[in-house]
Amino acid sequence: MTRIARFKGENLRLYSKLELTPHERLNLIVGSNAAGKTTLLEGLYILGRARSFRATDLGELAGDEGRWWHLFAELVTGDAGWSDKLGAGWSPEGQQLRLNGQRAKSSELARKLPIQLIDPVGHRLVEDGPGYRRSYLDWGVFHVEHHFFGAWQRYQRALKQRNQALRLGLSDAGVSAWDSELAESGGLVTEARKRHVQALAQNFEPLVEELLQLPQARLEFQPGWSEQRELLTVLKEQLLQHRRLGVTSQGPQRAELKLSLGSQKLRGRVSRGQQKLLVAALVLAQCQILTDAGLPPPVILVDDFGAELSAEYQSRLAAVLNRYPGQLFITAFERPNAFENGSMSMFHVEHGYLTAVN
Ligand SMILES: Nc1ncnc2c1ncn2[C@@H]1O[C@H](COP(=O)(O)OP(=O)(O)OP(=O)(O)O)[C@@H](O)[C@H]1O
Repeated sequence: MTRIARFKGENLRLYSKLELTPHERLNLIVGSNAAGKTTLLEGLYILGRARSFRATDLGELAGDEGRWWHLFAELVTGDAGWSDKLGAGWSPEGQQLRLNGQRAKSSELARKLPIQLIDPVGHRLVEDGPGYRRSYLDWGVFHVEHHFFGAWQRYQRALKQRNQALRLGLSDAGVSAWDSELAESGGLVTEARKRHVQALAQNFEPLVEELLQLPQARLEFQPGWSEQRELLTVLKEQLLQHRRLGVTSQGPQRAELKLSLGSQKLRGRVSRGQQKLLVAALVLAQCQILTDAGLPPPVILVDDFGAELSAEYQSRLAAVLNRYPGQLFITAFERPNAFENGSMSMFHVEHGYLTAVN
């Protein structure tokens, strides 16, 4: 298990200082509106994802003390208690990430701290365009399939070059020079995604049955081009169309993960509360894949636990979270009844001040 043993933040939005020694399993963070609950989760998330789940500009997180902020976490992994120190900071010069005192890339921090979020705006995963579902999917593939990241980077580089060649109106040979690299790296990306969706679908269906009491939840993967054809052939055949559009319009960058119930699409047919539970099912199904692959269970953040959920839905979600083997950080206005039992730590936050509640 990987757990956050210590967490600190400085000048993070409304917190001038934030210090937390979390429980290894369940952490409840309670407080009223605008107290700073989501900000705490945001800080934890940034350490594992190198981005915020609500701000596109990381400078927005700087508090009243100046145009900077810092985050630090100590992670403990496994029974032997291997420890890693993760740092993230922002100033107008840019973002800096650190791992055990050295400058680090976002992918290095991501490997150390797999972290997932269930939040009230998570419904985008169900309702919005394919981009959200692709990045959800790729987060899991990144953690489980170790060659995926390299293949995805190769694909992105070749795609950028091919698109530039299209925009510049280069000759057919100049554009097609990138096709075999795209087909090869795109093939690796797609095979890894397919394996992941197969495992996801198996975990997702029983979770939807338990959380929503709806049978036959399905996940279907579409690779981003007609499945019956080789990507290399499609690129050659569609060259004229790509020239017209000025962009490569087929390939893994257009992949889609379709959610359905039996033969019916989910989109537009489920309530907000159901959407939230579907997001929880997607997140938990994916975390289970990492655990089944022998990786530590990801840290799960749940923002505004009770939002959109009736008492019945809350107790179903709590039952699933209570048996989750990893560390949880859950925010709520008040301690949810569904978490009455078991060992946990509770923290109260008020206007950027955090205190442990005994
Ligand atoms: N850069 C910043 N500097 C100072 N304060 C900020 C900054 N960004 C946001 N805040 C303040 O932080 C508060 C919001 O904090 P946060 O979203 O963490 O609250 P919350 O407890 O999750 O609230 P809610 O339950 O209403 O969602 C607001 O009062 C906002 O004005």
